[in-house]
Amino acid sequence: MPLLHIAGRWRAGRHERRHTVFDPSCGQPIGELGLANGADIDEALAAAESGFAAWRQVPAFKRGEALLAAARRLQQRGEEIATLLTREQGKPLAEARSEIAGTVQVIQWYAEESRRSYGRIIPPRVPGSALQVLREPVGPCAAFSPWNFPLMLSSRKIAGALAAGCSVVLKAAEETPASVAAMVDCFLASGLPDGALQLLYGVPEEVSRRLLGSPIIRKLSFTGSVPVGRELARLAADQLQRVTLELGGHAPVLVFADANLDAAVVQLAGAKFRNAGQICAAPTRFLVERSVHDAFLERMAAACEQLRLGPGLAPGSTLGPLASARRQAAMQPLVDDALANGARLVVGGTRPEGQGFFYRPTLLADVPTQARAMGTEPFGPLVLTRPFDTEAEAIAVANGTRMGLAAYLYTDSASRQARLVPALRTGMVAINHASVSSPEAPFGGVGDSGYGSECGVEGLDAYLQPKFVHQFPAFDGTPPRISP
Ligand SMILES: NC(=O)c1ccc[n+]([C@@H]2O[C@H](COP(=O)([O-])OP(=O)(O)OC[C@H]3O[C@@H](n4cnc5c(N)ncnc54)[C@H](O)[C@@H]3O)[C@@H](O)[C@H]2O)c1
Ligand SMILES: O=S(=O)(O)c1ccc(CO)cc1
Repeated sequence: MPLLHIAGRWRAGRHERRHTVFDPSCGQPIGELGLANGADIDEALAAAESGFAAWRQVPAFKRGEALLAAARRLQQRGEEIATLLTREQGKPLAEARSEIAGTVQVIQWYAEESRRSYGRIIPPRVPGSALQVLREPVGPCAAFSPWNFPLMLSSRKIAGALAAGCSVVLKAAEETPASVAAMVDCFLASGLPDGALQLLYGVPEEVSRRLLGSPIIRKLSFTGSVPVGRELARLAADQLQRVTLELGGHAPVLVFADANLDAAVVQLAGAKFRNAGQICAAPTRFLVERSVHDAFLERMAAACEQLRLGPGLAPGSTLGPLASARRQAAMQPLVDDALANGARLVVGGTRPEGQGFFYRPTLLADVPTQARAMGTEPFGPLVLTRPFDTEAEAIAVANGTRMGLAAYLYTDSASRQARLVPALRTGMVAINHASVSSPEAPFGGVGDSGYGSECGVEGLDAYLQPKFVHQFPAFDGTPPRISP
């Protein structure tokens, strides 16, 4: 199946270069992807312009219905698409199913919220006049999504833009093309006009330069690495495109002695090893009150030992491979550097023999703050722990990176919860719980984690532009007095 969708038609890209797609569980090629060339990208831009003109005219209620139909289709095709996702991304099949279930909920939420994107009426200063605020779609959007949660993260952008009445050109990750194409097909089959949604794969820097260099694009949404985010923000500045950037994190976890340690470790191990640790909001720096640090290590080591490393499609695998040889190769230097800096290896620390991009679940204790892994997002199955003695010390370490996406706090003390939430420099905080993602709530960070939010009303607002209308029913010749 050709995997680009441009101007209402599926077709192959015409670039002279092609991209090889790998199965991460064996490291073998599973397909060749035709990439978009300059002319393909220009066609996508022109189609997005005409698609926007058509889609913005569709009433919000109808747009919501189309999105709900897309969500139903995705649900119906769940098993087929989950298998595609596991084959090209590597995650265990159960996790692929759960990504689809979460994606369906995101689309449903945007579909429902699109019906509630009301404007407002402001009481006027001049009797007889009206102050209205309308909310209009910002225009054609360029969206760039990564390979770790290709469906979930693409859906946040597609559904947000479409719900608001915008058209979208999505450049999804070349590493995971088939699952996203199948999801895009679910949207297209649900009554979108031609041009409302395009899907491109290409040479990433060529696609971003061409899309963001065009005055047609009015909004950029990107999820991925910090350096690429910075580069895209620079490109967007030239055309003054609005920007949402979700650039990952390095989440601190603060575990206090008064927390339920057993429950905390079960939740945190689940969150850490989900998708082999390749999640921007994954708990990463585990700061544990000294009196319970050893007990925490013992429980976390047991949780690591219970994981079954294996191909995502093999029954019983609970930890799949990393998504690429590049990600696998990034693990050992981080582990070796932590050990060279004085960290203690408790579990794992190596890749297994054999094919595939696997890395063992790894638990490193007493990791000094100067270790590279404590500042660079590991994006892999590494648990890094350190004991702390005081709340102030825990906060200082937690806030010690330039990233600020999520933080996790385990304590039963209400007064400590109240003190620590404002002290943590992150866009999201979970308390006695290991998830910060919900379709109804804004997902986003501060500092090098980027800016703007996806999901929640904030996620829809990102695709809407307020228009103020100051209306006098008739002009009677008297200049209105607005100022007091
Ligand atoms: N926030 C997230 O969810 C998320 C997702 C994936 C990766 N990351 C971060 O990125 C790091 C590196 O990942 P990687 O090894 O895949 O690195 P990478 O930066 O080489 O590639 C990441 C993705 O970005 C895209 N990309 C690269 N250059 C681009 C450009 N100029 N324009 C548009 N898209 C571009 C690629 O297509 C690829 O899918 C990870 O360690 C992690 O920190 C974050
Ligand atoms: O599946 S989710 O938990 O919603 C999720 C949110 C964000 C990211 C970014 O890496 C991945 C998964």
